[in-house]
Amino acid sequence: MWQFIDEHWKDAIEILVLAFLIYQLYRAFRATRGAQILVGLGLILVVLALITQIFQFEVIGWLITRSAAVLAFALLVIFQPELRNGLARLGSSRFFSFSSKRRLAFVERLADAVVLLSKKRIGALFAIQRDITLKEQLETGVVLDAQFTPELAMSVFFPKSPLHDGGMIIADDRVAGAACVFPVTEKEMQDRSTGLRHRAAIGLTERTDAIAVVVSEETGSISISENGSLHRNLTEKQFREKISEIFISGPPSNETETVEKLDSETSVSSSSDRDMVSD
Ligand SMILES: Nc1ncnc2c1ncn2[C@@H]1O[C@H](COP(=O)(O)OP(=O)(O)OP(=O)(O)O)[C@@H](O)[C@H]1O
Repeated sequence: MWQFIDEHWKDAIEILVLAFLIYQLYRAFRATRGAQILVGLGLILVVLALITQIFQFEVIGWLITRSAAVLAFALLVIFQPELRNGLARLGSSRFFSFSSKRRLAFVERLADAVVLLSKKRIGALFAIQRDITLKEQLETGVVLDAQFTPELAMSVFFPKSPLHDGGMIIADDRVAGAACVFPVTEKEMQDRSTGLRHRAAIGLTERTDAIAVVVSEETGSISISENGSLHRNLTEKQFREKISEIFISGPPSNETETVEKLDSETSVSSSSDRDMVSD
């Protein structure tokens, strides 16, 4: 017994390390299209390896060993979007780099725009760029490079406007473009009634670190998508708290304090901040 433990304790640690790595890999990719492919490939390999061991198939065994390099290359190609996003997240450090005063003003204007759109039941989709560039999505729409104001948002999303279809991209608190097409999530949605606008918001935040905000045309409801999950049907207060949390404070110790601070500071400084944005 002790001899067995003495001989195999290293194997046990190796198995634990491998299991941990495989589980982390699965967790990282489980929500993606690639996960199904990975599980499929893994299953085929395990079954083939077992059969080869049992029946001592030399050719299949040889093929499995030789195809390892090809398989590794294939995995790189299959997971290229996920790897690219992962590396971009690792490599970037800039997060909403402008001053907190300017951020505060932007958040206030965004909240005003979204609440106004919601009250008027005008459907809208915003993507707020963070570290990962949304250049690719911007190329599908119309470049604007304008100061973000509630009035501009209303004009763009007004149903008869030429730019109302698609999403607005906001980068560095300015409107980079509108009528942009975002990738739609491939996740099976529990709620089958989730339409394309909401799916596009989820799809974009699955692939990038952007924040997406959706106003439903049907119900006027406000939702925020972050990291591929959707916080639906937020009240005005919840929405203001959530975006303040994301762009200003991080998870606040006292949420109401943050929102009150946002309200008072912005009302005092809004005109000067708006000038700063157009600098
Ligand atoms: N891939 C996409 N990228 C950006 N915008 C999109 C995309 N697909 C659809 N949209 C926008 O969503 C609108 C259609 O929304 P749809 O009714 O399917 O979604 P919804 O989530 O049910 O929203 P709503 O509650 O507003 O109806 C389109 O007119 C278009 O403006």
